[in-house]
Amino acid sequence: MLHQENIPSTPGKSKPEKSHNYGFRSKVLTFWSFLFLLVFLFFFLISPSPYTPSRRNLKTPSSPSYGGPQWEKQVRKSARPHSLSGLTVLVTGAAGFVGSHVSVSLKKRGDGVVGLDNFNSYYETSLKWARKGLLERAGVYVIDGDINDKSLLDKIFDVVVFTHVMHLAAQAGVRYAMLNPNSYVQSNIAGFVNLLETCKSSDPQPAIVWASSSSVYGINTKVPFSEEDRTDQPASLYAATKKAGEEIAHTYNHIYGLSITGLRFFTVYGPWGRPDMAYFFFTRDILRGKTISIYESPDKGSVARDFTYIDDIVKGCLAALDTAQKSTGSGGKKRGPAQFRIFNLGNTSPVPVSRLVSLLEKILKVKAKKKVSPLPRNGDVEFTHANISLAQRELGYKPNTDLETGLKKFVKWYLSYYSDSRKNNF
Ligand SMILES: O=C(O)[C@H]1O[C@H](OP(=O)(O)OP(=O)(O)OC[C@H]2O[C@@H](n3ccc(=O)[nH]c3=O)[C@H](O)[C@@H]2O)[C@H](O)[C@@H](O)[C@@H]1O
Repeated sequence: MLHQENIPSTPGKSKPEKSHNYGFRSKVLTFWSFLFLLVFLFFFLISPSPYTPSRRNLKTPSSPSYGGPQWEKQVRKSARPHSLSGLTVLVTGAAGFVGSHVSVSLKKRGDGVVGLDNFNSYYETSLKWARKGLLERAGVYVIDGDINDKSLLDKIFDVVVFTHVMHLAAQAGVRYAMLNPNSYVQSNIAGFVNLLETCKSSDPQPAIVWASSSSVYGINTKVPFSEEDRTDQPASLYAATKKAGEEIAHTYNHIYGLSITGLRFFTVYGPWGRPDMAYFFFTRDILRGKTISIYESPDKGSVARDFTYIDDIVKGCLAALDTAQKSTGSGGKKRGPAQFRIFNLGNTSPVPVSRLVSLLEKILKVKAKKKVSPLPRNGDVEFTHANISLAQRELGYKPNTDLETGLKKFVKWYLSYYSDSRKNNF
């Protein structure tokens, strides 16, 4: 029946009805298309441009957010040292914890500094942008870009002749490696190789100082850890990528004559620190009345770290830059053997995590809600302890901040930063 009703009995009869239906339908269609277009235009107009902060993390390494005479002028100005003997340093990871401190210290003593950072969202990006603000006030321009972006690196090296590269950009954190293993490979291996490729091809080649990690000692039990100890038993993918970085660095030193110094940092802490680290989120959780987990080793012993204060680390980084010899190659060719060094930068006095917590309770004047839990199998090692005699001898490195003094400075910064952040709506 239905079928029959839809078939016109005679062409003449059905024609006007059909044309009426089509006319009505096409009006409806035009109306909805117009409405759709309006809605589309509205969202297009109100959506932020690719370079506004809310889209920062969607940026791909190839986004051309750099270049142009104004950009080059800013980069050159930032790179200019204030004395004849001043260094010209590219600091990667400049908006990071160690990177921001090192950049400001270099600039303060008259070196030229250009920062590079991809502002990724591994932890709160507002903290990275706040550090960038700090750097800008100190006269350091930070380029928003990725070490995996080869054309960006080439461009930066075209604009500035760097005497040194302080490579601190990395995917940090031991435990996160189980959640996002690829980010470690991407930053700590692929990104590092990309940077070394640019450095080796440049003429003159810069000397490179970069951040390795105490985690390369892995499940080593011989204490204190010294640079000659074995580092072939990493306990986490993070450690494995840092160890790979050390081997890769050796290759570039060997083949291309790049002067390379690796620094094994031991649990660096302090103001402007990283919110993913235990001392930082313990402080936050204690203040919020949240329970914190204190890990213990399988034999019920306390897990311990050779916590090292940021100012001591910065002195070690600057000393490494100052004592770095020139690379011997140029334009991708080795002209002679070049310096290759690895140093521990620790504090030489391991502190159990339980002691870290009691110090925080004392400084914050708040009792922590705590539970003791077994060290999870997530890459954490039971303890770290640096032998720093090599760094002492070669770099004049001498840490002089004990954990209590350093934590007081951290807590002072933390309270002021987060009360200001709330005011400024961070
Ligand atoms: O020294 C290093 O090379 C490394 O130092 C830190 O790694 P880690 O020493 O594990 O620092 P935290 O994550 O802050 O942990 C400190 C201690 O607190 C313990 N912890 C952590 C988290 C937690 O909930 N409870 C707890 O007891 C850990 O097992 C560890 O013993 C950094 O996160 C790494 O990026 C760096 O390379």
